[in-house]
Amino acid sequence: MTSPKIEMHVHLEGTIRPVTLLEIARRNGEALPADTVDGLEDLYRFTDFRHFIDVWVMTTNCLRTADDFRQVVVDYARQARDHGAVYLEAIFSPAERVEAHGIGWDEIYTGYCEGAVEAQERFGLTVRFTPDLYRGCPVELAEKCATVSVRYRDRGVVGLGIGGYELQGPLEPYRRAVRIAQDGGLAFVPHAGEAAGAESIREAVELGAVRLRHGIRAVDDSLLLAELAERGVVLDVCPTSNLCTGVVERLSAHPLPQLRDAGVLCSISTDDPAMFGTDLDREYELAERLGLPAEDAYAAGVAGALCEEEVLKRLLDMEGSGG
Ligand SMILES: O=c1[nH]cnc2c1ncn2[C@@H]1O[C@H](CO)[C@@H](O)[C@H]1O
Repeated sequence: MTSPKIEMHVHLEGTIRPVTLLEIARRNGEALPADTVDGLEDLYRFTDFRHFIDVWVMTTNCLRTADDFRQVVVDYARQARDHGAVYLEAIFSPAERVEAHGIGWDEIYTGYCEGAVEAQERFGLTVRFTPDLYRGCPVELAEKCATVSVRYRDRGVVGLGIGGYELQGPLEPYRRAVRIAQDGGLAFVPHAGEAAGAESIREAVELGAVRLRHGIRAVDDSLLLAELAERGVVLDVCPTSNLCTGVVERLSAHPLPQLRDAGVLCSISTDDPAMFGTDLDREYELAERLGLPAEDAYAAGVAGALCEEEVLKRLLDMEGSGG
């Protein structure tokens, strides 16, 4: 039995195994840059962060129907459950789908939300969502995305994030979108401090980020590090992802030990497990090697989770029983 785990940072589009992605692409008449499993796996050998984002957008554009989105949640929930997951806060990126293919917002949100209901019924795994905007996203599209996300609050959407190529530009243009989400009861959970440094993290915190996706570059600034620790801002750390996108050179250079020593709470996740060839057990294992025990990763998950009280209470009870 693997220990209970919480995963806070997983892009659902990045959980689709090559064989399933090919099947979905065929079903939807979409062309992929490779049409074999080996070909896709070659494509997943990323040269750097920019290359990773380009491939990510290209491949995930094959998703089209509510049933595709539902299937993606259910497939991953099954895998995550097998690795001990008891709670997932999953990311999906609706704006790219709407922009590239004119797919309806409700098609996307309904599909994902139905997947969460099915995951709960079939696997007893609770899934909540934090949709992502992307840096460079047209401002109006971002604001629309925030508005739709708020509408799905009672169906499992708990936050709004932003991802993409971090060096592309600041978060400032999205201030209003973030405000719409916050006013509607959603938390702001952006990517920051992954490919860019401490300034990017400061900007995110100033906009009200309650948790950070990655955030590892906080180690470059000791004042910021102390502030994150004091405010209890949880970082969702993904060791293999950082190596695959080249933002950390090798495991022994990973900043996790410094973050932990500074008292910053770190949860552990896979990010895009199919693209990075990893799973939740493996990430928890790497974290242990870097000096972060599974119990601490779980506790950081509980501290940062955005779900309702009732679910949180269940997660806390499991912590007491060895989580
Ligand atoms: O590790 C990651 N960092 C940043 N963005 C990511 C990552 N994984 C997936 N995305 C997704 O890539 C899209 C690019 O426009 C964004 O929607 C973001 O959510």
